[in-house]
Amino acid sequence: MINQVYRLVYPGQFEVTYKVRDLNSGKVIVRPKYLSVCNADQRYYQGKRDAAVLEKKLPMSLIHEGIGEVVFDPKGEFEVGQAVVMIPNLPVEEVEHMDENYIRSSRFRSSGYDGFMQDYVFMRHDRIVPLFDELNNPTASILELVTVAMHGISRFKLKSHGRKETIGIWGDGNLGYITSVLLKKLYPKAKIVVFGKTKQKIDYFTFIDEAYLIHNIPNDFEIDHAFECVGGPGSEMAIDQIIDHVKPMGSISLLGVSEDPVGINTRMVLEKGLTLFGSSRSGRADFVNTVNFLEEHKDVIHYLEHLVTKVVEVNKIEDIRFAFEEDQISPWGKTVMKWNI
Ligand SMILES: NC(=O)C1=CN([C@@H]2O[C@H](COP(=O)(O)OP(=O)(O)OC[C@H]3O[C@@H](n4cnc5c(N)ncnc54)[C@H](OP(=O)(O)O)[C@@H]3O)[C@@H](O)[C@H]2O)C=CC1
Ligand SMILES: O=C(CO)[C@H](O)[C@H](O)COP(=O)(O)O
Ligand SMILES: [Zn+2]
Repeated sequence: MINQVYRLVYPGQFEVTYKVRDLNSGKVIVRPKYLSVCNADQRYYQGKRDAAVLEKKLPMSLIHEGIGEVVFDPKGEFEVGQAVVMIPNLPVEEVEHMDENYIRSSRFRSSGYDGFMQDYVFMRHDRIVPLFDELNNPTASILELVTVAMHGISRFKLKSHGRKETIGIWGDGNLGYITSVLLKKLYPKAKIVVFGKTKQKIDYFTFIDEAYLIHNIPNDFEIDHAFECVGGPGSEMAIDQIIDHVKPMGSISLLGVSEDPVGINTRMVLEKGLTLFGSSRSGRADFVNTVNFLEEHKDVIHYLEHLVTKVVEVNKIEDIRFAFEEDQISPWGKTVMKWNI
């Protein structure tokens, strides 16, 4: 069959390309239904990556957050019409003591390997996870970002000490919101405190215990552990503040992506005996955990719904561009494409 793949050829410009695919490839064929725009996709679309990176990775189909419907499974493991979430990480080997998303040989869709903006996506059987009814909707398309937060929290469990009375989250955007929702549910006794730049954004965090604007944090305010969900140029200031406010022996979970190296006050990291660790992307185990977790805690889905602020119908290639532009001017939340093309 001929599959249409919608690729970013250079910043701001999408084009359709035609790829011959073998129906007998052994892969499950998934028709994308709802696709959500990530900051990483915006960095390619806006040309915010280094010229050398753009030259190496483009043309490439964007989007690594999405759900779809099974249209063909050569093994018959999935029913036709089954709603699934697609896993963008694609490991090609197993390495002891390494999660699949940290293996250097793993591929990642929409980062050097075609993403989900295609008529049909050919997926390995272990790269899709079935969804339950309540999750078969636009909100489900942001699941990948939820799995990133879940993955970060599972590493936090392993790397942080046992006193978890106060947990601080820096970043009043999507990832900060999701991380705070999950932490509140997983650590109901902990005080969840959000640190952000904009009061109107923090107001969406209705479930947290406390919040501060970053220019207004009391000097003596202390937290046991922190999550950095800022990224970009703001992450340096955020990490600096975290180091100031975290108690000795605390942990700092770094999740924000920055294009440029970030200066860190290592003297205070040493003096306080802090544990800094990074988390990136997620793997199959995180997707399975997250779907199970949401099935068990359906009220969390309701909080995630508040994050989907724009759903753009995509019927033609120009609509993709429209969705990316709309996403940029959106003051809050995620932009989802209803994939009709
Ligand atoms: N580790 C991983 O695998 C993943 C990482 N990410 C990365 O996480 C980061 C956040 O993503 P996302 O939440 O979608 O982005 P958002 O832009 O929605 O959120 C970032 C928020 O942080 C705010 N901010 C800026 N500076 C500070 C500061 N010093 N202290 C506190 N808050 C601050 C921003 O405000 P304002 O906009 O006003 O500047 C914004 O509201 C990005 O770098 C993204 O690429 C995303 C997905 C996966
Ligand atoms: O969004 C992400 C995962 O959900 C990561 O930020 C993304 O994988 C980083 O990729 P790139 O190196 O292409 O910016
Ligand atoms: Zn992403």
